Amino acid sequence: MSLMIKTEKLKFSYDKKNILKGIDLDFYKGDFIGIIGPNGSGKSTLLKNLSRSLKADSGSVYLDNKVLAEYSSVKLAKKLAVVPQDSQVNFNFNVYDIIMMGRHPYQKRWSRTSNEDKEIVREVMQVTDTLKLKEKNINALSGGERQRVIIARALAQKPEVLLLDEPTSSLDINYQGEIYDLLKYLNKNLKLTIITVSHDLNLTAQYCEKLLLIKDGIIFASGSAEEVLTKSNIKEVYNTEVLIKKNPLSNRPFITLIPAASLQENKNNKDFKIHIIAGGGTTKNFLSDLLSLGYQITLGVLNIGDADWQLARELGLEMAEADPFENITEEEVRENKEMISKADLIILTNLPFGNGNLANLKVLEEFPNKKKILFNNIEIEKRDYTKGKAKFIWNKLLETENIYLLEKKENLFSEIKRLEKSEMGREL
Ligand SMILES: Nc1ncnc2c1ncn2[C@@H]1O[C@H](COP(=O)(O)OP(=O)(O)OP(=O)(O)O)[C@@H](O)[C@H]1O
Repeated sequence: MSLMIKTEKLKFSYDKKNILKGIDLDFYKGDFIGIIGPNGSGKSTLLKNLSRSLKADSGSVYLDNKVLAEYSSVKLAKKLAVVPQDSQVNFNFNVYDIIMMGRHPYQKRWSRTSNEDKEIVREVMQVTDTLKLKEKNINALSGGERQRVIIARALAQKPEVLLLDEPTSSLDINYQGEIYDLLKYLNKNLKLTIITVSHDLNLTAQYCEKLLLIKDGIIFASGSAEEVLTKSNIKEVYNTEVLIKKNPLSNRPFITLIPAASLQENKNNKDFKIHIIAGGGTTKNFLSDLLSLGYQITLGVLNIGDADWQLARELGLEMAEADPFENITEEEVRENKEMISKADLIILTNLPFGNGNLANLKVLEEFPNKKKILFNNIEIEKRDYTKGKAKFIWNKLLETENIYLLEKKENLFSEIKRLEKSEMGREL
């Protein structure tokens, strides 16, 4: 692959404030790059240095192996087009005229538009699905339509590189996907090199082939979405905790913000401790919400690698662990009991029981005085793989005190709140 844009020790400052502090990057022909980073980290400034709308203090920028400064304006416009952040058009032009402006670098002064210009404008209107808007006034378009027109104008320059600064920032989710689908099409089919600045980590992860994470004017990380969007990179650059899962459609990382209230260090806002006995992903619908409500949560015994174990680990929760696919050992049961003894409430999800994890059910018999919520929306018979042993223990448990059967998962939070109130009331 050959280089399209290269920078060496690129530095830039506004007045005396250093913004870009020595950027070395290589973008190759056909790349689809997403530049990400927090507010003020220097993304737009970098993009403007790459498009020559700002001039670096020191260092170099090369475009297709030639120093950027050596391009004439016309040659540069034929090579590289920009979709700026604020694509407002102040005049009352119609869509066709706006897109035709992209042909300026190819037109001699005072010359009429050529047939080639018209043909190219028609082509780019087709690709960007703006033909039907041809006669419309640019200011009468929706945000998504206007953005397609601005992209069409950039494409009419017949560039090899397209630079876009937050192309979807003011668009709703439907238009966001539409614009990125268009960029993907242009990248794959027209072999356009695309460099886009975005705040949307998930959109960028899903569409861009490479990411560049900027922090304080330096490249903090670069590479594939998996390489760049790690929990620790995000923690360090954005100072925030996230959950990272795989997007099942794209197989790329998908990031969910963990609300500050749910972070381990903020969790002491409630004194109420809950111990959860789970497995097989039975906590996925409620665990992070419960955490964000401020409860102190422990779990056990979970097999390492189990879906609930993974989630609990990502959330930084304390838990009793067993080896993957192994039976729970006595030592692990003891650890589990220690946690339970500190808890104000036990939740038993609707996990299936086999001989390997039956100890997770049995342990409840030892805590008759603790309140227990038992998920009951899947009958015990349907998740008993112990030839009836689990059902036997379950039925015995139901005869004891302090059991609260949960028939509908939606009622979990109100049930917890109710029990919390009565428990706290008792302590007062
Ligand atoms: N014209 C300007 N004059 C002075 N300072 C500026 C100018 N433009 C940007 N800055 C400052 O330079 C820094 C980097 O800005 P830049 O717009 O490149 O960041 P960004 O990563 O694109 O931010 P955002 O995500 O908020 O758009 C910021 O501190 C900003 O305030």
